[in-house]
Amino acid sequence: MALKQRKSRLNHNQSTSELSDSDTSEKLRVSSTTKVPALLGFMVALLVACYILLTRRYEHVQNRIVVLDDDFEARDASIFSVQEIPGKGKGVIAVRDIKRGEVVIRERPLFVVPSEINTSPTALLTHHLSLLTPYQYAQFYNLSYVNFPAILDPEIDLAELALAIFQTNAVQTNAVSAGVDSAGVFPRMARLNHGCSSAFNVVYSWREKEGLLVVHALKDVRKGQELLTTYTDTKRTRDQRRAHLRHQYSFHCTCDVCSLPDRKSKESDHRLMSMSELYAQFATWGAGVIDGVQAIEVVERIWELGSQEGYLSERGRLAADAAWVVAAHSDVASTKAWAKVAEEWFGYEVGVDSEQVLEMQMLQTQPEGHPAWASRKAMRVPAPTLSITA
Ligand SMILES: C[S@@+](CC[C@H](N)C(=O)[O-])C[C@H]1O[C@@H](n2cnc3c(N)ncnc32)[C@H](O)[C@@H]1O
Repeated sequence: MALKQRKSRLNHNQSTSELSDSDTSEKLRVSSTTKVPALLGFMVALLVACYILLTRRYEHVQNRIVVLDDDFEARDASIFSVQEIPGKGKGVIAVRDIKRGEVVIRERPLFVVPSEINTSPTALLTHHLSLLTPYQYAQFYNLSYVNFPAILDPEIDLAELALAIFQTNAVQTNAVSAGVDSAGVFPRMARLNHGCSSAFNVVYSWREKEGLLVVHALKDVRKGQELLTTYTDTKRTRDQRRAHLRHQYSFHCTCDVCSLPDRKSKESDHRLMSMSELYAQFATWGAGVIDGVQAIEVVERIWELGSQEGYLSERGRLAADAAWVVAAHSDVASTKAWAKVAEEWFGYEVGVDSEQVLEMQMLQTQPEGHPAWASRKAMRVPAPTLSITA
């Protein structure tokens, strides 16, 4: 368990300033009576210091002792444990029930690199690894990897091994504002295995301002269930998903959705493909191919298919995009209503303390403040129906 630094409870200045200058005997008396609690306090502080010393992890880095920031890690144990999962290597199992929207992991990257580079990837990784503490270095090299060239030896070819580990475990850390693609390695979240469509129950988001990756539960999770995230857009057929996962991550997906009997699997494929096509259709509102009313009808259909499939991800973004459309058509009531839906679903997926939730709250207060406000012909556009708000 991690302890926060506590202030010493001994306050010598205070005890002496309370003494009267004129009465030496009183001074001595008070001074002798404060000795016992002072000594006791000192011993308590000493014990606390010893406890901190013994329970926190330390490392010698360039002759300095560094306390590792393990507060986040200490919290992990109350939520999940990393275990061997047959056929998957390690994985993450809930040790208690987890509620939808709960934070599961908060984690800083070992390092972040731009997705497009001019130098050799192995040289770049070697450089970043050289900046890590020995503990972080070991965390990195303990991660699993696939697609390591068979002719090489992982004990010797450490730079190639680093590349394989990076490609197996890195996640996107794109700074939306900077418009630069980047990826980082997060050794705790890297133990999350993959599930498709309705099978994944946690989602991660990168917070550029905080330099933090946050993983939220997208659904209620029961104690003993495996926490699964998604490595790719799974709104495609089982064959397409499996081919991609085999190529990129070297495994044959047998998640709950991929294991459906053929007829059910085809129905699921059909829903996922339809969702994907509808997303593409929704995007055509931008070019004026469909109008605002049609765009909102498309959103409603995506939502309905998501409910049938159990695919609940991306709903905050979808409702926020719907709010964009209705704001562009200057519909105050609809803008507020879609922003409210977006606030709720962003809250589950990226957190109630996220920028996205704050934006949606502001939009409900002042719809006219939306950047797209009145950029299209004014018209009444449908607010979300009961199937979305219920
Ligand atoms: C980011 S790691 C996940 C944690 C990894 N299982 C471990 O032991 O550290 C990605 C690798 O885990 C394995 N994996 C992830 N999801 C899986 C799944 N659904 N079924 C089988 N293997 C999976 C694959 O080997 C994949 O390349």
